[in-house]
Amino acid sequence: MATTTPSSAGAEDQAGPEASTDAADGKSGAARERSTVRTLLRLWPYVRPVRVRLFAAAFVAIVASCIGLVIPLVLKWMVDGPIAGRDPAGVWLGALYLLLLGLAEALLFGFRRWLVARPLSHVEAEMRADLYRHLQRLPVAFHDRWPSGQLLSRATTDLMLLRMFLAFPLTFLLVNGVTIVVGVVIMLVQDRALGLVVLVPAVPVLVTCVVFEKKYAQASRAAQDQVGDLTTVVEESVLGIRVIKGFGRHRSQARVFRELSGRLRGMELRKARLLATILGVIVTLPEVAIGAALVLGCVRVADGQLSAGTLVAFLSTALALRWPVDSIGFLLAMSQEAGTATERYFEVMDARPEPGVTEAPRAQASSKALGTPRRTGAPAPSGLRFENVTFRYPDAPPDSPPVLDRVDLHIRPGESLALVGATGSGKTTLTALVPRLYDVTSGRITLDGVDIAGMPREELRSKVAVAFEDPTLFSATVKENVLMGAPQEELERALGVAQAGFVYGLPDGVDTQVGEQGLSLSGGQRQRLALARAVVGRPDFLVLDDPLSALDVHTEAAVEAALRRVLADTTALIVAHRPSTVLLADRVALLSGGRITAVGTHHELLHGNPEYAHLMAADPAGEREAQR
Ligand SMILES: Nc1ncnc2c1ncn2[C@@H]1O[C@H](COP(=O)(O)OP(=O)(O)OP(=O)(O)O)[C@@H](O)[C@H]1O
Repeated sequence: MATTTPSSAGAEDQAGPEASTDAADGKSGAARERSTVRTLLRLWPYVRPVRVRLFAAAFVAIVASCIGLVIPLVLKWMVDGPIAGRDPAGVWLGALYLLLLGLAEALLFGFRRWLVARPLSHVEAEMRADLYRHLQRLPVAFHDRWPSGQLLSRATTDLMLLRMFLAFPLTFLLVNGVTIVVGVVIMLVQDRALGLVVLVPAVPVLVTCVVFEKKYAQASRAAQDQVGDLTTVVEESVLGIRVIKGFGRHRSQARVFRELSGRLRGMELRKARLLATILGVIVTLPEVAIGAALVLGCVRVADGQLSAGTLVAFLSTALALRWPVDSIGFLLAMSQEAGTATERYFEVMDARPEPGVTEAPRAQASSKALGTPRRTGAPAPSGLRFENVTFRYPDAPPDSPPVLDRVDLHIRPGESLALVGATGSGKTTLTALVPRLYDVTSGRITLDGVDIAGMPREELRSKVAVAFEDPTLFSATVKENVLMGAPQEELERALGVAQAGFVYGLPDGVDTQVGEQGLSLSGGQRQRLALARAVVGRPDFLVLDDPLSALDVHTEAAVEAALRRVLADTTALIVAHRPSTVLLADRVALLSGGRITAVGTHHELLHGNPEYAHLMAADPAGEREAQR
């Protein structure tokens, strides 16, 4: 299956279990070269609808923060005025001013929080819905390549980081920036010399921030990718719990998990060390500068060059700026993580969806070119045709031999054709091309004369129904699993064809919830539900990948009898391993070495084609059949 994965796509020094070499990796490399700001700007389309509230919230926060800076000025007035003049009424008035200012500041910060809470959860929900929609439209080849944990972590952890960024660092980087500038101006106005002393650490702090940004970006990318890898391991361990327990592999599985979580822990520690370094610089240098300003200020007050009130105001302003300065480290770290989350989110969103859903105009043009108008009058039925079809998996090396090599095959309208071939000969691959789970590398496939490449996917998938070899069921009721959008009236007939009467004996009948992946049902039961799902929509074309492999001989005979009636007026392609399944079909095609090497009836091939006879003889029933 998946051969290369984008696991730990951006982790340079801490590659995941399968170091990535694919396109997504290259993409993340390019994305990393972009600045965090440019990456974050890609969020604008999502933020746009809530921009008014967001800007209003930022404005409110700036006002609140600047109110905080007025408090030192009131203190100066109190110290130099009522306190120096021993005027208790003035002191009380000053205290009242301070109380009102503090109250206004608190109320405004509360108002800001109220302004952003609802819109930001809306942004997160929109982004998550878009991601989910996009994932549904991405080709199967994309899902072959991407581990599910990487996608899950993008839909959960990364989006949560983005919401937190929009709620907090985005506003506060701006608010704190403005507060620092206003505060510095106030300090310079109070006393230029003291102001310059406090400003001295600005240069080393800025340089540290720039260095920190680069290093932290790499570490946060690696950590977030490792979370994705870890999620994949947890998910696989839960889904594969039967295999793990059955083979007693829990120790080795736990070892893999420990190794990965150890790596993640190492990366988180690296992030913590980087953060501690920047905090050390950001907190220590300004504190030393404030200390120096305090000493210098006291000397100047003693010399009579500065009033005590001015020194109090100056130091209160400097202390009021401590949080805006100290928090820069955290805010930058959170912004960096949000930048990485945005990058990871858009790596998926930038992947090209399947053409067809969104490219209806091209589809129409193409069907016109074929001279087979789709909507005005049905095309003459000519069945399912493979014309010179060559296929190589998208992630296969370009010089590798194709899985299917110039396949020509015609299934006439209403005919059933069994596809037989050795394991790994490409039968499943051939069936996957009909509903366009993969696109042909060259050649074309037509349904009633219309090239499926030019057919809108919705139309294609309403004509073609598939029952896969692996009968996946969703965590939903039996009814929902079978219908999947088809009319309710068809349910009973479909369950009848698939001989799935057992569902009526389940605790809630067709409304019984089947567990994740239908694990509460047996393999044969799941296979019958998957078959019912395939026939429920009365498709014109039916593709069945070994649909009866998990059934006992009696159930198989009953399903075959019912299927025969369905197949009588459907064009069907049936992958078959056993003579009993082959006998459902009118003709058989043998797939060998990527080509169709023989087509005929079961009996013709059994007697005229040694490879076919060998494949069928491997089965005792086939052997009997061959001897007859
Ligand atoms: N997603 C994929 N990416 C790359 N190669 C793949 C992929 N799926 C299958 N293959 C390869 O394509 C070849 C044909 O596989 P396919 O599943 O079509 O065989 P099959 O005839 O259906 O086998 P079986 O009878 O065992 O089901 C195999 O060599 C397989 O390794």
